[in-house]
Amino acid sequence: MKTVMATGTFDLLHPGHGLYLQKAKELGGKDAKLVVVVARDSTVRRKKRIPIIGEFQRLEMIRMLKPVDEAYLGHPTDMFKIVRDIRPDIIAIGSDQSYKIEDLKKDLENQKIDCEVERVSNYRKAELDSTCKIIKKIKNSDFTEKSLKDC
Ligand SMILES: Cc1cc2nc3c(=O)[nH]c(=O)nc-3n(C[C@H](O)[C@H](O)[C@H](O)COP(=O)(O)O)c2cc1C
Ligand SMILES: Nc1ncnc2c1ncn2[C@@H]1O[C@H](COP(=O)(O)OP(=O)(O)OP(=O)(O)O)[C@@H](O)[C@H]1O
Repeated sequence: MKTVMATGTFDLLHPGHGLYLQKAKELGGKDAKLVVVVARDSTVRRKKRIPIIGEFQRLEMIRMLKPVDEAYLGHPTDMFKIVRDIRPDIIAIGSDQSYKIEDLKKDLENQKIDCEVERVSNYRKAELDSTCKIIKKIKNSDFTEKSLKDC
């Protein structure tokens, strides 16, 4: 049984996240185990923006998704600590994640971690296919008093 590790922020979940997790698990073949590493708030602040949903609620949601067998918060500073703990056979990089596969392989080699790195090629295109687009839509929406009444 192969263990596949998937990573990401997963702030404001959308079906693209589900597709990535589904396809990541498929990389491990039949009976694969999918372990997801959810980025820490501190990492997201450093790399992207202030997350809307905090790390514990993002983790809670990921644990509820069908393809996910296990999920953990990452380390605040050492991204290889969790890789050593999980000992995956494959790390699945999403189609729009900026990591360069060859660089990551070299880093893992330097850390003496024996593991494959593969990119998931599937991307779900839609009006709201990223967290960023959801945030922009809310920001630019002309909400009437009526639509906000119960919020
Ligand atoms: C192999 C690997 C290990 C990672 N480990 C951690 C970690 O321990 N802690 C963390 O906060 N982020 C970790 N990350 C980074 C985040 O999961 C995420 O990639 C980063 O915040 C950028 O967000 P995005 O990939 O969703 O665009 C890791 C990423 C990779 C590829
Ligand atoms: N539409 C999509 N189709 C397939 N995979 C996706 C899609 N959106 C995100 N992913 C993958 O899901 C994982 C987590 O992504 P992340 O949480 O950064 O989502 P995002 O919606 O792209 O966020 P942002 O808009 O802030 O970049 C990454 O591996 C990413 O490649």
